[in-house]
Amino acid sequence: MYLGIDIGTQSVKALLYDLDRATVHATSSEPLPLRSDRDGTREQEASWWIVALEACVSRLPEAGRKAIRGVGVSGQQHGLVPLGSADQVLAPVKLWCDTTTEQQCGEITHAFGGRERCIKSVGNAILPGYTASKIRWLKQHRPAAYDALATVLLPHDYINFWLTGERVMEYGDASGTGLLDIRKREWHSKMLQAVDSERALAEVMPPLVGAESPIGRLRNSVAERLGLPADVSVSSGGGDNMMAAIGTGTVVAGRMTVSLGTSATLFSSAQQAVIDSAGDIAAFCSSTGDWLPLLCTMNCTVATELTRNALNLSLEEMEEAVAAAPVGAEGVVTLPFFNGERTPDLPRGKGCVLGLDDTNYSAGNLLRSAMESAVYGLRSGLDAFSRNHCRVDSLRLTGGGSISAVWRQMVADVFNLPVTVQTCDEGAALGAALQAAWVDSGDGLVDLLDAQLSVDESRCCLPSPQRTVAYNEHYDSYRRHAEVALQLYT
Ligand SMILES: Nc1ncnc2c1ncn2[C@@H]1O[C@H](COP(=O)(O)OP(=O)(O)O)[C@@H](O)[C@H]1O
Ligand SMILES: O=C(CO)[C@@H](O)[C@H](O)COP(=O)(O)O
Repeated sequence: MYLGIDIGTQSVKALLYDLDRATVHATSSEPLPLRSDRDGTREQEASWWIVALEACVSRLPEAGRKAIRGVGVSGQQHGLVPLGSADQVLAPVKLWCDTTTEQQCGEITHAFGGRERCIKSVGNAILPGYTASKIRWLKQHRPAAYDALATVLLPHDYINFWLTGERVMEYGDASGTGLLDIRKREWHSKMLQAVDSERALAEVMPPLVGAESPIGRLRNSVAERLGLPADVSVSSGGGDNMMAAIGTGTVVAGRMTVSLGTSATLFSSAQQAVIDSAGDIAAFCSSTGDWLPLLCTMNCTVATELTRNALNLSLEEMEEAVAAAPVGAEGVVTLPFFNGERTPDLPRGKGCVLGLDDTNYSAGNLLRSAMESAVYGLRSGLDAFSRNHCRVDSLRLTGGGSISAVWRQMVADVFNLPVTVQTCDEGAALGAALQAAWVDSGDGLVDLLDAQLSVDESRCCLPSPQRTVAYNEHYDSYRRHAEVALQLYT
């Protein structure tokens, strides 16, 4: 048995995986609160994750817990967990979806010599989502915490630290800091200097580790609290997208995954770094020794959930209403920039609903346009991937949104590609468990995943030629409407 833990944005999930039976033995989840402000603040307390994690694990069957041989941790990327020398978390965690650091991004980019230079040297532009600007923000806004800062950790690294006592960062998640030279897989000293020229930041960056070996073993006190055997090994884990790549089998070039979670992501596997000179695709490393070019939009289930909650509908009612509304939502267009946006780079963006008149103003169209907007937001990524020579002939779907049949078909139709869905929707938690199994077993990763992952044929979708033609038009219309938001919120 292997335990996968996923620290998502909206919830913590635990998944018990039975390797001998190639099946998920049990899952549990616990919702997480989010501290939001109109200025773009999006924060969580690291302690909330631990409370939720303990609640999740305690709900897994005891016999299964006792049989665990390894643990892997997945986590929302980029959040800054500032750790002090006495192991204390020094401040609330600014998350990947926090957009308050636009000014710091500008300052760092300027100090480094401009956006193009950042992309060329480090692989990525410095964007508010990434960790680099959050470190500079900490210095300017929470100076006492910054002075006491001993180690920079990311959300999943912090859980690894809590589990094992080890302060390390693995390459995949580290590449999302904006501070890693993603080709050489080492901290970029000039970028660290651009973040703070007055402090030797290399001293607070943890040692970097690869995914092939465990980072340590469970501390006895933690094993006892979680009801797990002593001496269980913990793999490096990784960012949730890196772990979802494992959980959906996107570990071989040519494969591509779409994740519909709080954010929407589109990512592929590559054997060399993919650096997009336009900066649309993030040049991340994978958590399996390769690279993981990725496009991320910040508002996926954010848009559907806000609309659904405003209309006071259940998930089932939303599904029915969207299925009943026509393709293109009768001209209603949602620009889903409710939390600001990364793609396009619009940190001060706001959500807009356009195209309404007295014939189309209905719950179904509002919900359908919110769902469509998440898919349109990723569609531009396909062009960016082909510009960067990443070919794709089908998509693997994961994340909470992939539970919706109408959303799955929409992805196939908008992308004009077949969509494959795994039996398990929790790609990130599953990937974390399978990474732990891979490290423990010593088997080849691709063979292990081929033997373990199973497709749910009943939920796979083929694109419909008629709908694809219709969506091409609606996608063009969406892009024209999005231009307006660029003018309004830049
Ligand atoms: N049947 C469904 N239809 C649409 N959205 C769904 C469905 N089931 C779950 N979701 C949405 O998926 C989201 C959670 O997705 P998840 O991938 O777990 O997010 P995260 O990892 O960012 O916390 C929730 O907002 C939830 O409403
Ligand atoms: O910032 C990114 C990727 O760069 C996000 O994908 C986060 O990693 C959050 O993921 P979810 O909570 O939406 O799964």
